[in-house]
Amino acid sequence: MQAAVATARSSLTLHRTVASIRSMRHALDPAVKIGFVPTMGALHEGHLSLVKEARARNDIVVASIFVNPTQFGEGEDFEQYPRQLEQDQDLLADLGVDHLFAPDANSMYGKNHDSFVSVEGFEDIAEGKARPGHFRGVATIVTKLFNIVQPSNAYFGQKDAAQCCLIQRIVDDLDMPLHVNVIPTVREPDGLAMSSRNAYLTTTERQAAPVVYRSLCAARDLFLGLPAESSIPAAHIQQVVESILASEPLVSEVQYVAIDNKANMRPIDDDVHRSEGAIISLAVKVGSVRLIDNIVL
Ligand SMILES: Nc1ncnc2c1ncn2[C@@H]1O[C@H](COP(=O)(O)OP(=O)(O)OP(=O)(O)O)[C@@H](O)[C@H]1O
Ligand SMILES: CC(C)(CO)[C@@H](O)C(=O)[O-]
Ligand code: BAL
Repeated sequence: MQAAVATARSSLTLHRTVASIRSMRHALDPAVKIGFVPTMGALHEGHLSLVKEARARNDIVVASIFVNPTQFGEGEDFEQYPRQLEQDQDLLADLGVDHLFAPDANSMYGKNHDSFVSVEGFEDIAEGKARPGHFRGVATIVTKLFNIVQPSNAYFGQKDAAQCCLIQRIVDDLDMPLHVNVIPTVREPDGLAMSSRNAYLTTTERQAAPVVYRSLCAARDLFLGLPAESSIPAAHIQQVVESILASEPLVSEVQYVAIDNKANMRPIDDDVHRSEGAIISLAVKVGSVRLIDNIVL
């Protein structure tokens, strides 16, 4: 058992510095297709579904693990965020990942780091307002990672819907030569979206947490039951979600329930047309744990 783990891990090369991953990258033939999966580690089946997709469609797979300080706000969980590099390395090696880039904060943000990437409008959408500065941090680190790894394909989870939209904008606006692939959200059997932060939930909070997805499914079912040419006020959809969340006493805060345009995550203020659809996204606290999720209508 031990030997098998060691053998599997030995096929994965760990890079701790930008120089190291760069020299690997530069030694490759330009025709080699590189699939890249950026993460913050504490890997679960959600992350692994991105890795499997990357493995199936590319010659070389690179994953990164970096808990990026610039995307965490004051009072958020940067210090607490789970870190388990050895265990993550084994999981990635078992799936045939070739290279893991796991730099420390110093390698990514030296003393004189003054350049940041900011995408207009993203501070005004629901997740941007709830986490001021978050998308600037994500845009900056993802741009840096793309510049370092220079992938052909990058893989992100639909669970972070606004993040996917942000990254597609950067790639389009800044003419980056890569394809962004969005992979469906992987859920626990009771519907809870997998997240590294689920580990913070107590047993009773974990039992209550599926209410998040249940509330989204109820709104989706209502929407799908409408006649084909009809529409429904966005506020009505919002109320359905909020009333189900309110029925669970362990939901301590609803930060937002947003009904947005699927293509650009801008709010739909009036009616949602059955033929056009929308995306419902939310952020709630179950106890003190912040969870996000979304569903596409
Ligand atoms: N349940 C999931 N299904 C599919 N992809 C996921 C899932 N959870 C996370 N991802 C994707 O994995 C990548 C890395 O995410 P990240 O490391 O932030 O994990 P996480 O579990 O979402 O953590 P957290 O929600 O606590 O920030 C992102 O592209 C994210 O969208
Ligand atoms: C894309 C990402 C790895 C950037 O730090 C992070 O936001 C995440 O894990 O979703
Ligand atoms: N998956 C988004 C990373 C974060 O919560 O900061």
